[in-house]
Amino acid sequence: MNPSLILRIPATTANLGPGFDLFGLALSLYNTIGFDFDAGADFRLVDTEGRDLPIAPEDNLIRTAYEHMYRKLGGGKAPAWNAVVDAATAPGKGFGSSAMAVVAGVHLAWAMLRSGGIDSLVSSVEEGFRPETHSDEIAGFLDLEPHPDNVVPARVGGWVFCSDTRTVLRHSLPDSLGLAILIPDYSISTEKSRQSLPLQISREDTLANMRGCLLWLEYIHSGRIDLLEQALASDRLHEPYRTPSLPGYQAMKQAVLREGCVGMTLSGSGPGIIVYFDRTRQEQLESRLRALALEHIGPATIVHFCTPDPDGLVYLKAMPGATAPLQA
Ligand SMILES: Nc1ncnc2c1ncn2[C@@H]1O[C@H](COP(=O)(O)OP(=O)(O)OP(=O)(O)O)[C@@H](O)[C@H]1O
Ligand SMILES: N[C@@H](CCO)C(=O)O
Repeated sequence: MNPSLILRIPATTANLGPGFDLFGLALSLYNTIGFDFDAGADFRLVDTEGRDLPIAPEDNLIRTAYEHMYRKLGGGKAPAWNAVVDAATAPGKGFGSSAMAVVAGVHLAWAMLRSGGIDSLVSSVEEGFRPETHSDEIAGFLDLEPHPDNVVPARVGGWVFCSDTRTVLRHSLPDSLGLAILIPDYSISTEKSRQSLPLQISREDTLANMRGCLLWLEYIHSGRIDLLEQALASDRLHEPYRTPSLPGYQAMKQAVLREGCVGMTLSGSGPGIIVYFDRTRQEQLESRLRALALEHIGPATIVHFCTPDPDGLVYLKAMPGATAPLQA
């Protein structure tokens, strides 16, 4: 495959404790998607070795998002492509693989129609180009993934609270924050996981999450780590329902807190996990967190240290060297 248009989109972590369906963070862990519009293309998805991805054609969310946006913008029948995907993680791990697919498909359709076709789009973009985000793109994302906490950070980078298609609060996190992600060797479908959540919650639980959200924001502005610590421990909307069935989650959380980390949250709908700590301690924590993850979450768990991604969607001129997806 010889892709003419290449997008780099960060993996994301959503919820961040109390910000269920509201907050998300882009991570320095990247998906790269190269589109090839050659004659005969039929929306095939392959990895960097040319092997078909284990995604059924009806689950090809890049295509669904692309055709949806093309139609929505009045473009008629969308030209077919094949895509090579260098995925950050396997789907269903909680690091925004569906958001990546939605952002790639919606943005591609939007940008092609804005530019007057794929050829003019390709000739107009430079390596590293970061296109401005428009509210109609965000509306397109939300048509397919009704909560913005993965899709919007994947598109714009950074820590994001998207209130509606025109209101996106985007912040950088204090440099002192260290992050580690843990990827268990099994997957969870977000759709199924959401079915376990109650539709109504008490006033007490609502207040706990509201407090947590405000503490998160104040941490971002002040850098006070004690506020982040309280925020990360405050969720009552989703983690209490999702985590009891996850092997080793509670034991891992206790162990992480005993090591002096700031907190640990479920990443999106899981089973991925994110650990927050003081970055000056990273070297000291690396082997310890790996050992704890293997002991509590499972021997095949991947542990990856990362930072917030500040860029969101970026155009590349060549596929970077292939990297194996982080999957156990
Ligand atoms: N490379 C891809 N190409 C096309 N569709 C994809 C791709 N990766 C993921 N998807 C779609 O996303 C679905 C997985 O979405 P799901 O929300 O369950 O997992 P996730 O996005 O990894 O988790 P979370 O939303 O908690 O971060 C897949 O079933 C598939 O439909
Ligand atoms: N906020 C979403 C993120 C996963 O897409 C959830 O927790 O279900």
